[in-house]
Amino acid sequence: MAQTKFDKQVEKTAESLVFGIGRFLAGRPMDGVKRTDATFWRSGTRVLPKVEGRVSRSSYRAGWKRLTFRISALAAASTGGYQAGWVHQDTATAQQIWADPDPAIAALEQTGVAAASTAAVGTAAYLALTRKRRELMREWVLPLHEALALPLRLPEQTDPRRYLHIPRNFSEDDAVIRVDVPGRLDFSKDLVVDIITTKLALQGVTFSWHLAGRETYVTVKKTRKPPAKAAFKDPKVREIVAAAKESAPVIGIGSAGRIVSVDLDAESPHILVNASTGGGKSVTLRCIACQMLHHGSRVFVLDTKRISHPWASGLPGVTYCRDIADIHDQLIALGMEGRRRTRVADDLGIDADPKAIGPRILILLEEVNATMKQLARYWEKIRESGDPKVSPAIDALNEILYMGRQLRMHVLLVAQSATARALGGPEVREQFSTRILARYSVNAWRMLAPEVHPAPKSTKHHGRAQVVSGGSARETQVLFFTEAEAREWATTGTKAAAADGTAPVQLHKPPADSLSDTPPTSTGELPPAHEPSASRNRAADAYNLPPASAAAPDELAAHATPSAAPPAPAVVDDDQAVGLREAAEHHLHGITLAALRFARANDPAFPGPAGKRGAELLYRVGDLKKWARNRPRAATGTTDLD
Ligand SMILES: Nc1ncnc2c1ncn2[C@@H]1O[C@H](COP(=O)(O)OP(=O)(O)OP(=O)(O)O)[C@@H](O)[C@H]1O
Repeated sequence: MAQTKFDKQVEKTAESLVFGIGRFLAGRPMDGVKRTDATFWRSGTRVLPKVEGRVSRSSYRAGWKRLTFRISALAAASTGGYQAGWVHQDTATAQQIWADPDPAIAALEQTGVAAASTAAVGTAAYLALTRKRRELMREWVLPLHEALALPLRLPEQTDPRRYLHIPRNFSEDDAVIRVDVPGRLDFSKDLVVDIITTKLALQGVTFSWHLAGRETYVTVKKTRKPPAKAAFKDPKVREIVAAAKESAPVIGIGSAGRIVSVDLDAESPHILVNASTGGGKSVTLRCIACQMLHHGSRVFVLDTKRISHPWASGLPGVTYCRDIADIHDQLIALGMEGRRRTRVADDLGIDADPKAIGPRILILLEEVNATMKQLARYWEKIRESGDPKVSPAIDALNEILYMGRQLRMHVLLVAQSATARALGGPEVREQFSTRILARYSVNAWRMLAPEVHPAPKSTKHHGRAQVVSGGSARETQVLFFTEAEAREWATTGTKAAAADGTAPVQLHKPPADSLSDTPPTSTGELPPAHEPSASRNRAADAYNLPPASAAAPDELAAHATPSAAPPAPAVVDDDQAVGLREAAEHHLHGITLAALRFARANDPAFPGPAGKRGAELLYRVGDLKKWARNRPRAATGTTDLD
């Protein structure tokens, strides 16, 4: 008997239903079109030939994964339905719902709100958890795919994740990258190597090709990597440091054991260190500063964080300023020293011995973003009408940055994020031809080393940094000095021992015209010390006398020129010499006599005595106040900006 049209329709529907259930349970695409080589147990790796249009990610999924997803979705939908209908079944016959829909609507609302909240929380968690992976896709995987698709002749719809197996930490030393390549092998291996190295900004890697059999791929591993650690206590590292040129402190060890250093005379007078917290900024600074001290440099640590470099506190040749007023004064004094050196260099002429200009000076400026803000606020607070708007300390710093390398003044600047604004403009950033970057973001790299593109991926390896100079980046394991080793190295250099005695160097801040009249010293010594805060008592300070303890006699002689200044108006309070008891009772509120005695015995930065009254040692009030302001811990007399 012939089938009616209706029978045919029923048969067709039943057939579709059976196929649909079959595909559902087999985890196959519901439209029945196979687009990738995925099977029930194995995920797909490539698009099948002649497939057109977009291939969704689910097409690559193994059948069992698809089945699991479908069953979970079905279960979730049933739970909602159960909540809405079954729980309220006592009132939920169709007739009753029609007559009184409110309970059902309320149930649906509850379920809907719960589902929406779950979805929102789930989405937020998903976005947070996958942020790094999405960044990896956007910054690395997709650009590499775009470059490789043509040379490998991949179908347009290929999903990059299926053949580019790039771990999130692919820049770490032990990471392995794997790229599946078509088995036809009709591509140039050299070109593929080039593209992978360039697009992933890899250094020191080796490629291993696996082209036999069904699975064809290439693996990439780092083989020429810097050492995992470069500790100063290692005799080989110590030897390298000992052999380094005075003008070129060693920063670390690069790939294949290459020494990475920066020549302050030939390459880059100033260095910028940029790293997020815990990225090794203090260790890097310690490494450079202690080597320079070893060779007799003077180091000025300007540290608003107060406790960044305890190892340097009280060392000969180190001036440690923690208080913003002292940092302000110190920068101004250094600016003047720069100008003095310029004059000396002019007078000495082109063939002069650079050492005649004076000892090398290293200015170590901690946390530039915070320090610049504090300097600006401090100037805002003390500025008088007629004074320039911009902080003279910031001006002085900029001036030093623009001075030539022959003046032997170097700035080592530290930032968590060295934005152009923090430094006072993009052109200031340009003065740092050597930049050390560690634990950086893609944005930080683009800002600080745009000439090296693409940015090598940052690593979390302790002490691993990129040293950028001369248009290229060198991956480097920064030398690690413990605090004790840094102190030991800083104080055992022959020149450091020969350099001026025990007291930290302090700069004198004479008025600009007297400064310009100061003749160059034959020894190249720095001008002698200043004491009270210039900005708070500028008229007095401009001519003040050096404290007896702080300057070597030859320095004083060299600078006590008759033309230097009119007679100094006495700064009575700060220049008087007092015993510790009197200081505690009348001048240093909040510091007990016992604390002062303890500091005198234990703190190398405690000022030297200015005289004696009987058996009692006397100290300049100004020296004691300055010491108190710059103590590592909460300091009495700290310049309060609020
Ligand atoms: N070159 C290195 N070799 C070995 N370990 C290092 C190195 N540099 C840093 N580290 C490790 O990383 C830790 C953090 O380093 P460091 O204190 O220098 O970071 P930081 O950037 O100054 O941190 P913060 O911003 O919090 O002051 C150190 O205690 C040390 O254990």
